[in-house]
Amino acid sequence: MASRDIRIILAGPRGKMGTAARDLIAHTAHFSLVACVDHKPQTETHFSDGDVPIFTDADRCFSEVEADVLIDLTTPQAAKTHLEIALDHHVRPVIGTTGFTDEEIEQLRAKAESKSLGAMIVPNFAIGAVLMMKFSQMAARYFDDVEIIERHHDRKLDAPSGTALKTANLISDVRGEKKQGHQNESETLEGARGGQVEGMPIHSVRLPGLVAHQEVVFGGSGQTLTIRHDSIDRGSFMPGVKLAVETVMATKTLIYGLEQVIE
Ligand SMILES: NC(=O)C1=CN([C@@H]2O[C@H](COP(=O)(O)OP(=O)(O)OC[C@H]3O[C@@H](n4cnc5c(N)ncnc54)[C@H](OP(=O)(O)O)[C@@H]3O)[C@@H](O)[C@H]2O)C=CC1
Ligand SMILES: O=C(O)C1=N[C@H](C(=O)O)C[C@H](O)C1
Repeated sequence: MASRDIRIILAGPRGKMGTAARDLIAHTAHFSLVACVDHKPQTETHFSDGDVPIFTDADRCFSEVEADVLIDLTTPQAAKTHLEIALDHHVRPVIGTTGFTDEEIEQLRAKAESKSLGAMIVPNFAIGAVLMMKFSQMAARYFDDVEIIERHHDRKLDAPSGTALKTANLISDVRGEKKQGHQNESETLEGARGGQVEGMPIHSVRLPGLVAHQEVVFGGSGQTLTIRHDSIDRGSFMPGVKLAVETVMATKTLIYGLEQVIE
């Protein structure tokens, strides 16, 4: 291994994103996969990526293997554990797994900063999705009324998506809280108006056939504006994973979202 290589531990290597990330690492000259964390022991012989140890015990993995970066693409619960263990072992986490609360992100920021370690939580690695979020924040300066409709495959565990929450978060930074719709509106069917972030409804659709899609719909007097992004293939996320790994090596704080990095 050349000394310039970034040594990576990958958690969730068998998953849809984990499979694409293994391919990315294998095809990136300065990345080296040094170990995987997978909670299912019977999978240990499944990979053909070379001589990479696969650990079911994350603690043991980080104790035994020298690494620079953790890429986590698992489940919300597993990712929270892996992130803590990585920071304890001075390994910089790049977390693509979604399902973190704002409070959890702030706790992790404090922990990363106390160790002067870079960390990234990236709700969406697709550059187009990052632009969709940035454009939405820009549009929110001119339109107060907005609803977010996110659509994903039906294997997704968390709702709403991390992208929808991050989008709402970016919009509320410029818009503040606002109750939308009729002041006397009521739901005759619970959930019909979606979940609310600062008065902004988020609607989650789950269907087979979908990958990852989002529309941010703004309404104003006599007009609407729709900003839409579609990931139709998980390859869309990989340039952002690469950028996040490179970025986390050069920072000493937690960065939440690739929009902080892309100008
Ligand atoms: N930031 C971004 O741009 C993107 C983020 N995501 C997020 O990434 C995460 C993974 O998505 P996706 O690949 O579609 O999901 P998958 O279900 O395809 O993959 C998750 C993998 O993690 C494994 N896993 C579960 N628990 C553990 C554990 N404790 N340790 C190690 N591995 C574990 C699962 O194994 P098993 O199935 O056997 O339980 C599975 O192989 C989700 O949170 C999703 O929202 C997805 C796409 C883009
Ligand atoms: O689970 C997924 O597939 C995706 N999850 C992320 C999210 O929750 O926003 C990113 C992307 O939308 C795909």
